[in-house]
Order: sequence, then C-alpha cells, then structure tokens
Amino acid sequence: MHDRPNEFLVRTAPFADQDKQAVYRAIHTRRDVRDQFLSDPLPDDLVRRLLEAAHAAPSVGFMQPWSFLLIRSARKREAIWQAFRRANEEAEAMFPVEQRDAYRSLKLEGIRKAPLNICVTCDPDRAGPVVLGRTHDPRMDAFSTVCAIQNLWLAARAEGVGLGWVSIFHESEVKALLGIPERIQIIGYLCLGYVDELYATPELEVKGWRKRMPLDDLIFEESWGQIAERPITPAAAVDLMSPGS
Ligand SMILES: Cc1cc2c(cc1C)N(C[C@H](O)[C@H](O)[C@H](O)COP(=O)(O)O)c1[nH]c(=O)[nH]c(=O)c1N2
Repeated sequence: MHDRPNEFLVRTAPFADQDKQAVYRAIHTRRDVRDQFLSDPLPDDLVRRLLEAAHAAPSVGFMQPWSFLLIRSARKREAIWQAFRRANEEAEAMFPVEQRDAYRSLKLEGIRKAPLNICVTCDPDRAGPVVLGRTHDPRMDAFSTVCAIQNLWLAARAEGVGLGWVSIFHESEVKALLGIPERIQIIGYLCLGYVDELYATPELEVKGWRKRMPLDDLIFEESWGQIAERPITPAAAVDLMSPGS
C-alpha cells in the first residue's frame, strides 16, 4: 500500500536561487505605506491576484474566516478618515507628554490618498461552533486572517503596489460605516495603491520612533527568556529627528 504513489502529492524541491531571492526580497523590502501612494487605480486583474494570494493563506481547521470588503469611493474613504482622525487625537493623548510632538508629526495612514481600501474581516462562525485547531484557543481565527493579510502584503510588494495597515479607529465606528454586523471582527483596514518609492527601512525607524531590535536578543533555547532592557526611543533616534544631524 505504501508503495503506491499518492496522486495528491507533487514532487518538491528547494526553489532555484533566483526564486529564493525573490521571496526574501519581497519579505525584506515590504514596507507599510502611508504617504507614497499614486492615484492611478489598480486594475481589477491585479486586485484579483492579490486577493487570491490572501485567500491561499493557512487557516485554522481550513476555516478561511476572512472576507474582503473593497472600498473605492472617495466619500466612504473620507468618512473612514474622519473616524481615524478622531481616534488619532485620542491616541496622541495616551502617550507620555514628551512623545506627543513626535507622535503628532507622524503620518499614520493613507486612507484618502490610496485609491483602494480593503477592510479584512473575520467571521468566527464561518465553520460552525467547533473548529479543528481552535478548540482550545478562540484567537486562532483572527490569527488566520492576519496570515491572509501578510500574504496580500507580500504579493502587493511583488506587484509594485504599496499597502498600509491602519488600526487607529474605534472598530464600532468603522463597522457602522461599512454595514459590518456586530459578530464580525475587523482584523485589518488596508490602504493600497501603486508606489514608485518605498522607505528602505521602516519609516518609524527613519523618523526616530523606534528601532528594529537585534534578532539575537529575541532567540532563546529550551525556555523563554527575558529580553535585554533597551530604551524604546533611542538617543540616536532623537539625533535623527533634529535638523543638521
Ligand atoms: C497589526 C498592525 C497594525 C498596524 C501596523 C502594522 C500591523 C502589523 N502598522 C504598520 C507598522 O507601523 C509597521 O509595520 C512597522 O512600523 C514596521 O514598518 P514596515 O512595515 O517594515 O514598513 C500601522 N502603521 C500606521 O502608520 N498606522 C497604523 O494604524 C498601523 N497599524
């Protein structure tokens, strides 16, 4: 019985070097885009490819809990932006006083500039009350939806499309604006559009908000460890923000 080839399996091998490089390039050069969007509309077939990439993501129990709500109208994007604006004012006040000027100076969305917004939702009831793999941790449906978003983000990078994730709003306000029922969760509100420039390193690092942590601080063997204490807003970052540095 074991000698019989399984007709559902395909032979596999590592990618050719060039293909490997392409995958890593997409991963390492993907950026969160806020201000670089061009106004040209994205063609339908391109949007379809991005959504196919998202829909190919892993999901708990093969639940596929996601839906993709496409928003193109300027009127709706303006209403969403107003929800962002209100929440962003609240957000600013949550930071320590000494960080507020820096926070205010950051651009944190491209809702009106990006020609396409996609609200990615998660339906916790998509596969019935008991879901394989989610039996002991209900968060797994949301995690699956995040996997779909990351696929979309990487595919977008490969297509020359920028994507920015916006999470500064009250979920209930955006649900009301988009007719999303109470029981459905918003996982990601995404802004998409062509870009011809991207930051080479994360914009929040360039603007001195926070640095990428050394990977070696985050790797442990056998049992969890406390990371080394490091300042959140490094002195080097303050230098970066001051003119002439
Ligand atoms: C769940 C989640 C939510 C948000 C984000 C990301 C993720 C994963 N990011 C983008 C985030 O700031 C960005 O990924 C990091 O700064 C790292 O930069 P790059 O993505 O490498 O460019 C983000 N950015 C922003 O300007 N406004 C936002 O509301 C959010 N929200």
